[in-house]
Amino acid sequence: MAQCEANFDGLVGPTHNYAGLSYGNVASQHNALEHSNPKQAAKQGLQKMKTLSELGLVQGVLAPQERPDMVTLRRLGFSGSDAQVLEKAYRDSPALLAACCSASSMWTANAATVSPSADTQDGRVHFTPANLTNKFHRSIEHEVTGRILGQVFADEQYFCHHAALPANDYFGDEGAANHTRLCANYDQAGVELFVYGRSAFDASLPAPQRYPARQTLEASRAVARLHGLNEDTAIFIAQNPKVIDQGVFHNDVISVGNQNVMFYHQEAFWDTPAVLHDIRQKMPDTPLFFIEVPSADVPLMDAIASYLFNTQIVTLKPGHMALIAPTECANIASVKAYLDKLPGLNTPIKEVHFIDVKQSMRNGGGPACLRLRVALNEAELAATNPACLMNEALFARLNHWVDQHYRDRLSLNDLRDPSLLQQSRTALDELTQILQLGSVYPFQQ
Ligand SMILES: N=C(N)NCCC[C@H](NC(=O)CCC(=O)O)C(=O)O
Repeated sequence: MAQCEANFDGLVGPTHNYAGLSYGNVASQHNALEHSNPKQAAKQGLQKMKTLSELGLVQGVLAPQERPDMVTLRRLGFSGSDAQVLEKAYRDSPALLAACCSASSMWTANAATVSPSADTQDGRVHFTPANLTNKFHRSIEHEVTGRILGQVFADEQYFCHHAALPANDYFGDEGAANHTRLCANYDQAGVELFVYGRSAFDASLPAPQRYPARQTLEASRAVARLHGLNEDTAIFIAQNPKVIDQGVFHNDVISVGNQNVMFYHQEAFWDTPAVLHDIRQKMPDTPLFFIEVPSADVPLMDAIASYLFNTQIVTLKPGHMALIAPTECANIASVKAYLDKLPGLNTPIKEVHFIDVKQSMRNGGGPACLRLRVALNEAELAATNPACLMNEALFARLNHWVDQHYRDRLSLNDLRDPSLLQQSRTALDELTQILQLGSVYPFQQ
């Protein structure tokens, strides 16, 4: 295999819960305070990874974060033993404790932006962890994320790791959820699409009124600079602010691309004709398929509720792609009707597969949120930490690990339980050995 696009999925952490932390993410708000099932969530994620690896794709695993985040709780002034810190935080501010317990790092589309070596000036794969400044519970992820990515892609000959952008709203960065790449083949130079929700400095550019735009143009431009992309390789696209105000908090909730295919909703972008023109100009030799789903076929609200565009488009063989959709897409009539006809539309998408990631969906995380794409050539894949690549043995081992350490029911009240902290640390300590990550967590340092 000379080239591939690997998907690195986030393993759901032992504290997976529904805390309603994400204003602007309708599912997160809607399911706030429901009981969660971390064991089932982790198993659904593992099953998804197994399904993709059985389709012949390279599938990787990214470890979750240490939660509760005791370092942050102490930084915010809670002191004493771990048990006292948890109890005081719970009494003072249950919402703050919940934020420090979120398993939100499972959505690795937000872990980082990745530019493959074919696009970058120095010929290395570049990674910038996303600062995720817009949501407090997510803004505390990037440091450990950077450490984990550094352990998975360690060889400096092939991989270059940057620090997250300055942690300020001006440079709000949500990583690959607002970035996609079109190319003829994964190891050939492509075009990287950076989709932003607003500009920090230019008030004349479109911006939503109701819900926050998490990604700024300035952040996107900074990442493109850091990665050594040039004007032929990067395009900056304004998201349609109206869709953000309806609950499209990341671009990957309304559009997705793979190789020469872009699949998007009619209302996704501020100026769609300009976007398509720009892409065509930059890729004159590639036959492109722009699959625009009209509102008349799938109303915006159905697209958001089903996560039709949070699907993964994966290449199974040259010119033959599959769409990996959440089962919710089969339950909404307009979306099901569209997906029934999609394979017959004469595009490279020839198959649709449904997968069950309901535990994640209830927090607004579909199949595409759960994965970070890393296009790799043969040498780069060979340099990737092999212990993090999914196969039957790792699948069995991780399932067993989940059975041993995860609870099957968690409420917000349980988050202050010191034994949950202990269970979580024991689990993660073992996981770093399974995935050969070294000591990436604060409790290990
Ligand atoms: N679209 C992509 N790529 N990712 C989805 C991220 C969902 C995540 N939800 C949450 O963080 C909810 C947590 C809670 O409410 O408990 C978020 O809003 O950042």
